[in-house]
Amino acid sequence: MKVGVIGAGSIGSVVATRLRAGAVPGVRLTGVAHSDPADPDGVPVLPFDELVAESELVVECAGQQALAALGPRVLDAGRDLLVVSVGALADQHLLDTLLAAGPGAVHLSTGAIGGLDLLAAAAAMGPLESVEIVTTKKPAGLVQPWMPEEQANRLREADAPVEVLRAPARTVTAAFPASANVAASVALAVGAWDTVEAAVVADPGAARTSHVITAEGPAGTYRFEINNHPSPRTPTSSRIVPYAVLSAIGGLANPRGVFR
Ligand SMILES: NC(=O)C1=CN([C@@H]2O[C@H](COP(=O)(O)OP(=O)(O)OC[C@H]3O[C@@H](n4cnc5c(N)ncnc54)[C@H](O)[C@@H]3O)[C@@H](O)[C@H]2O)C=CC1
Ligand SMILES: O=C([O-])CC(=O)C(=O)O
Repeated sequence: MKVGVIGAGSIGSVVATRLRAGAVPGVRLTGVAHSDPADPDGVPVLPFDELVAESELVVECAGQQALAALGPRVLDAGRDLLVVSVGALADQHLLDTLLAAGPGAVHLSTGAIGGLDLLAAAAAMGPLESVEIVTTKKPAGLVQPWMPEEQANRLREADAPVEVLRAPARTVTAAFPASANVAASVALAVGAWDTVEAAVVADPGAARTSHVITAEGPAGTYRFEINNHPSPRTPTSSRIVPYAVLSAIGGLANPRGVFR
């Protein structure tokens, strides 16, 4: 399978480098579409249209805005799309556009978290009564352009954990586009945006990024605690994310390879 990557930051550069090294059987890297002038670790750079033309699967690792701008074009060209910036799908208009686009198909990366399969199964049995995801990260990466200066400074100077926002998943993922895509992943897994409450906590002492997901419903009660090392390059992203992407690519390229 020929795979192209959009974005060569902390996630895309690892995905591209590993694919180029042959880490996923049956996959060949076509290149990366990259908006930075810097050389993305020596992987071949292609203009977006060429990347799409050369690839069977295009992997978005470039952020929510890039997904909104480029995702429909990938699908309309008949290429499949693997989405990392899942939070963009909180925008119902974009979700509808992607669903209507094609003939390419959309796949979602599990990104920084897990347990989504079990949550989806639990939701299928009957509506969940409550679902919560609490994300805790170092404060620096959580400062956002929409924050009043006073709030941004309070965050930068925090010497103890601060809950920055608690709201429905749709609101939180839009407010923290590089930090709370996971809230959207949970909402999409359980198929109920309004049931999922998300919180973002800034903790100056957080050596790892944590995501604690809890859910309750007719199937049972669930709690997943994830403590990820942050990426040294882009600390808002967990280091595991490119490997979740590679795992998803492996599954798509080798649908009969479940035992390997
Ligand atoms: N689903 C999940 O669990 C997670 C999702 N993410 C998403 O992944 C995105 C990327 O994360 P990182 O690689 O850590 O960010 P990063 O900032 O290190 O890299 C993003 C790269 O994309 C490039 N880019 C932006 N717009 C582009 C465009 N239109 N065309 C080509 N390249 C473009 C930028 O120049 C940059 O090099 C985040 O913004 C976030 O939305 C990140 C972490 C977890
Ligand atoms: O990488 C993480 O831990 C989560 C993240 O940035 C996101 O969901 O956008």
